[in-house]
Amino acid sequence: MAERAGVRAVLLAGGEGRRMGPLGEGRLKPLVPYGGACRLIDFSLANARDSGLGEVLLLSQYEERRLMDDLHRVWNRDPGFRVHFGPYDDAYRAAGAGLPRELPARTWPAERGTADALIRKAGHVFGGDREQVLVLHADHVYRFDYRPLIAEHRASGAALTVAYQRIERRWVHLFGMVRFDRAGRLTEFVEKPSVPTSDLVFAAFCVFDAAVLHRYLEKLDGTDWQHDISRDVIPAMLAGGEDIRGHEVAGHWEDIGTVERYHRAHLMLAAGGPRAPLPVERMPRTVRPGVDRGWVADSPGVVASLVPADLVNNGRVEHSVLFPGVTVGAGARVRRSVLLPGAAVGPGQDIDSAVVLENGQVQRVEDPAAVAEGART
Ligand SMILES: Nc1ncnc2c1ncn2[C@@H]1O[C@H](COP(=O)(O)OP(=O)(O)O[C@H]2O[C@H](CO)[C@@H](O)[C@H](O)[C@H]2O)[C@@H](O)[C@H]1O
Repeated sequence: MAERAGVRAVLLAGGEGRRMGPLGEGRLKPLVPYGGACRLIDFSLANARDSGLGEVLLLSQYEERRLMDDLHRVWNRDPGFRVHFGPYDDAYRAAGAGLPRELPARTWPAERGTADALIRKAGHVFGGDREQVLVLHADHVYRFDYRPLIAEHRASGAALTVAYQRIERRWVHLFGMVRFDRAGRLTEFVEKPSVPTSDLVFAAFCVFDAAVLHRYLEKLDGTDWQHDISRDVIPAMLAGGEDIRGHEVAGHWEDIGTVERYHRAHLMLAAGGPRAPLPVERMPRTVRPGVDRGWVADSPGVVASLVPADLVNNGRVEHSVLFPGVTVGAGARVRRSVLLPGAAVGPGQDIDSAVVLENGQVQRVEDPAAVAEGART
């Protein structure tokens, strides 16, 4: 543990979920329920906790109060791990197990991007003489032990080590594209390239040498910049000749940016087997804790689906993921769909390729690739 005392883990959780349609409306993207068990933000938090990092600094500029109250209730009970709320942390500490009645007034300008969030809260990010800053995101589904990444970063002496993944070339334009030379040094970084020339993308989590990051942020702050780690900080470091290395993410890693990707990830989860290496069963149950879940492959009325133990099923469920508290009415049929906590499907209703929200609203998902994959199982 002592050897990792110098790492400040920072979680960027400013998401509004605008690209998720009704699924994102009125809800914070980091709190979107996932896999019948947890919320999107819980993956990075569970990874940090399980990597022995005792604390994660939360950076958020959107409905912070709601997010912090929720995370405090769920995550700050564990004595070995806590989410630090930056300028609001004292208020939460003073409230103990409860929630603070009032929070201190905001005294800093609104942050405009990932890099801006780091510099506006520099006191919290760089205070305490941290050697490294580990940057994490709140909308990525993956299980990952950060310890080998941090150890590799330290051993190489690099200024920055970026996690990357190999994906199909046709999707690279949605990400930050990376290229390395034979010695493993980053040679090119292009955010959302129009014509990708590599299959490798930045998985958005990375570990910086704290002093180098601070220096570049101070240099960029006040210039005509886009306030972004990928668009400004990494290119500036590359141009400045810094040693930047990569660490390949071997297991499943997914950016849940749109409802189509959300739906698709759930169909893979329902399919099980090697195509669904998403270990949600080891995730904390932060959605309706206390309700048992279970994989049900084939049972009366359920085919190849992840369904909760409290499911009331009077119809048929196929290739779907259902959260706790779901009711499926008599003669109803649910196929290739995700049903959020408490969703009710009426008698005789036919749901196909959709996300059904808590209030029963059906959001159809037009993603032929996902439908085809779901059908193959
Ligand atoms: N001020 C702030 N405070 C707290 N949180 C904030 C914030 N500003 C932004 N964030 C959060 O940081 C994340 C960054 O999202 P962006 O939409 O800027 O990048 P995108 O996900 O497209 O690409 C990024 O992620 C993909 C991988 O998914 C990379 O390949 C790519 O290079 C990278 O830019 C979002 O979750 C957002 O909510």
